[in-house]
Amino acid sequence: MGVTPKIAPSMLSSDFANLASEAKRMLDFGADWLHMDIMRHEMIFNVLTFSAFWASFCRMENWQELIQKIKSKAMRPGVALKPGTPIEEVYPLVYSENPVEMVLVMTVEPGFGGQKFMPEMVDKVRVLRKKYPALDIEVDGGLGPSTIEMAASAGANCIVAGSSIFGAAEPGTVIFHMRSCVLENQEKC
Ligand SMILES: O=C(CO)[C@H](O)[C@H](O)COP(=O)(O)O
Repeated sequence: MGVTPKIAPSMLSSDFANLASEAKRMLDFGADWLHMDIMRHEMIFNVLTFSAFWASFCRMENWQELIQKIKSKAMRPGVALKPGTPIEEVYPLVYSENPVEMVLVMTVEPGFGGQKFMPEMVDKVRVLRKKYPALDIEVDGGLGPSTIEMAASAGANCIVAGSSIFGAAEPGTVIFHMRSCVLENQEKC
């Protein structure tokens, strides 16, 4: 039994003028979370509405204090790794007195949707899953029917996808396929 699959459509690919109805549409299609990026300079906040999950990455010395603050608001802290950031940098945040509860491995450079999935990033996912079997591990960028297998077989359980879901004729089918792929790969382990 693995960690629960969470499929999170990235609202970056939605119609911003109709955000509320787009969000409802995705939940009706079976989305577990809604993924929203707020990117600003050195700070990235991923706000996953309806799951009370707030993942944040912040280059600051007092990250333990930040984690504590997020938890005190009944939210779950996570950390996002840009492609150039070595995986080792996240260990102190996962293995600490006050750990983050999710690691997001960016599989594209943060910035915009529709980029090509970086297959070399799955090594980070594989290493993390081996080290932390119960950790929520998320991937974001270029995920769709042709790349989900690579991420899921490496151990990702939380999947952010924008263009492949919002651009699909049947978004519900894409969401269902992604969840099934995560579950099937967990059963193989
Ligand atoms: O974080 C992001 C960009 O910074 C997006 O969430 C991500 O790229 C998803 O879009 P797509 O599935 O189209 O690649």
